[in-house]
Amino acid sequence: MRRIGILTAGGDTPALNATLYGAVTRANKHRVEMIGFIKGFSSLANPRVPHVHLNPLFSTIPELDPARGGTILGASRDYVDGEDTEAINGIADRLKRLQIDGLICVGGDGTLNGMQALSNSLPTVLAPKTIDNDLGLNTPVEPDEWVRHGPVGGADSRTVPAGATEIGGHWYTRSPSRARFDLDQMVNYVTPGYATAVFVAASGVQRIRTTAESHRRIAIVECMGRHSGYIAMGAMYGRPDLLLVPEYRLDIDTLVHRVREVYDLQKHAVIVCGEGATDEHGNELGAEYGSTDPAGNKILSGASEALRAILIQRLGDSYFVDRRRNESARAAIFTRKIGHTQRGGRPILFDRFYAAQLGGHAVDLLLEGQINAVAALQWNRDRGFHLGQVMANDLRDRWGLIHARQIHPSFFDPVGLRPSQVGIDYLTPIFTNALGADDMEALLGNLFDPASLRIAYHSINTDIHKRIRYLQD
Ligand SMILES: Nc1ncnc2c1ncn2[C@@H]1O[C@H](COP(=O)(O)OP(=O)(O)O)[C@@H](O)[C@H]1O
Ligand SMILES: O=P(O)(O)OC[C@H]1O[C@](O)(COP(=O)(O)O)[C@@H](O)[C@@H]1O
Repeated sequence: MRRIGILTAGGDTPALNATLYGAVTRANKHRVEMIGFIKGFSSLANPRVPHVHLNPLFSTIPELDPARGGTILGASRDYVDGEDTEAINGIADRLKRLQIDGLICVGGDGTLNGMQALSNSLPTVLAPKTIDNDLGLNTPVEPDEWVRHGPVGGADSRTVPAGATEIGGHWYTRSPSRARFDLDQMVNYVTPGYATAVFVAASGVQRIRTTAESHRRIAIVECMGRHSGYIAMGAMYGRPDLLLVPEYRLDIDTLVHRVREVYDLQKHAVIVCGEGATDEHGNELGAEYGSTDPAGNKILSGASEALRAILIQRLGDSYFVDRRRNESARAAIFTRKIGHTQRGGRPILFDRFYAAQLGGHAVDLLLEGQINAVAALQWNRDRGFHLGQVMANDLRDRWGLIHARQIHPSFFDPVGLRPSQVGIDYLTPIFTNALGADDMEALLGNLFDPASLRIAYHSINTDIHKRIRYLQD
């Protein structure tokens, strides 16, 4: 291979530039050209294919800094329909004219679905990214456990179990797993982007605690993650009192009971919830405001406001008045979303290091002749973290779909509303040395630099724009 293309798709994460950097560094070593496509799949769908040569003369362009958050290539959720043969043929033709011998897509489960359509036209490899940590498998046989019902609106719609996921016009549910769960067997143990998101979420929880504690309030802090509770679970490092994850339906009585216990003891409480948390029937608490994005992902309005309404109603003003709080339930219970700060800024050491490794590994897989593979970050008790690979098909169910990974049931204690010991065992290897001394030094050196007050922000987009080239007609 002499020329490889690379793109970043889906939501941005802090570790994307590190992945690009790892890929380009490895390509330099093998004297392979790297072409970066602008804004994910949208570049390929564009007849002019805006792109950037990332390693002229096999040296990495200086704009590509592995410690810079986001992606210098830009990202998007633009959809390329795999069933649209004309569109796919058009992309294949353009890639051929650009002499692209292989394509690396940096992305999550959606990107892998998008990549599938192109994998018949040229060799493709996915380098994983996502803050949600939902790309992977709890057990290697998990894809076989999916059951398809439907179609949506069809005759058997009424018998579809609550909590079923709708994808591409069908309902899907998972049958109870018969596989023995073992952390060593997880496929793609963790994905770059997750550790930094948890760092931000846990820090946010710590800071919100102060207000709840001082003002005797109940704080509900909402983390991203769609239908996966990984970020919320990681936010337990910020030591909230209670955790609600989308994987477990809300048991209102247990929640109210635990909130009362905590509040009565310490005069305040901090609850962390994943944005996709569900009610007792398995319906998303925030779903009534939901709509869809081009890839079919639900945009979740979030669970925290719904939880607040439930607690206001169940505790009532009298609960706070009786405890001489001088505040109504409405004033005493507040919500905060960690929001996009989870996705932004400088990646912490764990993400930088492994993102770069996975980017390099993706290049190696293409050069080895893999044609539809996923570079994976594996972990086991003997070796710790190490690089691996899976075939894209290993992640697909029998209908060809990739489903977002959710936290394994054994990770959560639904009575204590906190991670179980297995959940703690899962998190520990990721986070024990996840922060580097240089992360702290970067903060010390940069944040209060007086120059920041004098000099306007200079966007990397301005520099990259000067490097963008187009496919000539
Ligand atoms: N089934 C699909 N077919 C084709 N493209 C898809 C499909 N699902 C997602 N995509 C595309 O993949 C990209 C990334 O998907 P998205 O779900 O936004 O993020 P992620 O890869 O992080 O899950 C988007 O450009 C989206 O349009
Ligand atoms: O940035 P947007 O488009 O508002 O999307 C928000 C969603 O993107 C995420 O941050 C990341 O999702 P992806 O990994 O699928 O891109 C989710 O946690 C969140 O629900």
